[in-house]
Amino acid sequence: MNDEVIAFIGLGLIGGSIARGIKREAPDTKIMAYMRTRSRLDKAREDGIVDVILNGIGEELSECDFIFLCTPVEYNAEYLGKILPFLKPGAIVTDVGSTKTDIHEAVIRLGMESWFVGGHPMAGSEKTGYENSTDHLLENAYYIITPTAQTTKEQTNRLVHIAEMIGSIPIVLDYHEHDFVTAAISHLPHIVASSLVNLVKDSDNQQGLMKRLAAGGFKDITRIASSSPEMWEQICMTNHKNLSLILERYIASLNLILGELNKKNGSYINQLFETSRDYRDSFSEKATGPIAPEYSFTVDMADEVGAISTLSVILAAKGISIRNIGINHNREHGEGTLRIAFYDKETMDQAWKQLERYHYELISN
Ligand SMILES: NC(=O)c1ccc[n+]([C@@H]2O[C@H](COP(=O)([O-])OP(=O)(O)OC[C@H]3O[C@@H](n4cnc5c(N)ncnc54)[C@H](O)[C@@H]3O)[C@@H](O)[C@H]2O)c1
Ligand SMILES: O=C(O)C(=O)C[C@]1(C(=O)O)C=C[C@@H](O)C=C1
Repeated sequence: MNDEVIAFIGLGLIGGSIARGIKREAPDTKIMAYMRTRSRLDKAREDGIVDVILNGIGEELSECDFIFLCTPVEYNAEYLGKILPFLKPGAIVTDVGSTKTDIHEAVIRLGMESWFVGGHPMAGSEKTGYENSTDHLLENAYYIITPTAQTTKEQTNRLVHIAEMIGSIPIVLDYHEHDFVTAAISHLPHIVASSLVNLVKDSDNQQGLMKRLAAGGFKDITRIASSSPEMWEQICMTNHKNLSLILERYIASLNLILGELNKKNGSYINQLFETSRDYRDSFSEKATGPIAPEYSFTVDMADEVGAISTLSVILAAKGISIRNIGINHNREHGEGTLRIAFYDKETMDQAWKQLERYHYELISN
């Protein structure tokens, strides 16, 4: 891996995080990158993540063993034809796009099935850009791999290897199935979050009372409404059939709830919450990123300046090293939560005892 050459077309949140993960594990990998914003590429080179800045699509790509397309999904599909003339024999073209059928169809149209292995890491954030990328964003998250009809086992394994190297959990899926599943668990939730935020915007009074009083419940369910409009327009447009189907089902379920609410059917509403609670509680938190949970716990703490550094100092004073620390955006347990991971159980137990002494509220994962 160390002597491989990898190019990134788009080096934002996801491309940047993959590049960082690769550099951490295989520092001698030569990384080339191209994207719209040149200043961020300069920063990535300063950080030692990018070795070669590309000014466009050209000859330099013929050195590459892997090309990662990491721009919004429609642009990724457009880049296929542009990079094709420069591919060296044996090179693999992959992408990280949130929809897969559209790019797979472009791959088929261009006769690129023997070059392409689709990819989609199931982690991310509402934040965009290289400046928000980290080497652990995709750790412990599923990395969906969608081979073409001509992808060889060896090609799939090469992408599996990279996914594992950056700490993700690879899973191979058919690309049609991928798009149906993600319509329900990712694309519809983004529509719901944004439409809910807009509903509040349009229903609020002149003083913005709703905006002012919105608390954990509203903020938890709408964090993703702050995501990139450009990216999400392209995701919705390239998965519109699945999304439309699942949105219709969702509207029907809302209409059913509305009907039962108007009938004052309390037991129906009770059942609604009971069913959802039981199902939601059964979800595994084991593969949600951003940090490995095996030896980790969550700390419920006030969202105050310096809170993380105080906690780090308390642990450092006992010689406890932290493997990883990440803000938990779900905020299910209060104002702000932190997930802290350790290298082994013993260190985790020590940290738990130490933080208990300082009266932190701790939640096991
Ligand atoms: N954000 C997430 O949560 C998430 C998670 C998994 C996969 N994805 C997928 O990853 C891809 C990138 O998303 P991101 O979150 O990293 O977005 P981002 O905005 O952080 O990064 C996009 C990058 O592409 C570059 N770019 C955009 N248009 C370009 C163009 N026409 N030519 C060259 N460069 C261009 C931007 O400069 C930036 O570097 C998308 O396809 C998205 O569907 C996103
Ligand atoms: O955590 C978030 O902000 C995300 O939206 C990440 C998320 C999702 O879970 O829907 C978004 C798009 C991706 O394709 C994969 C993951």
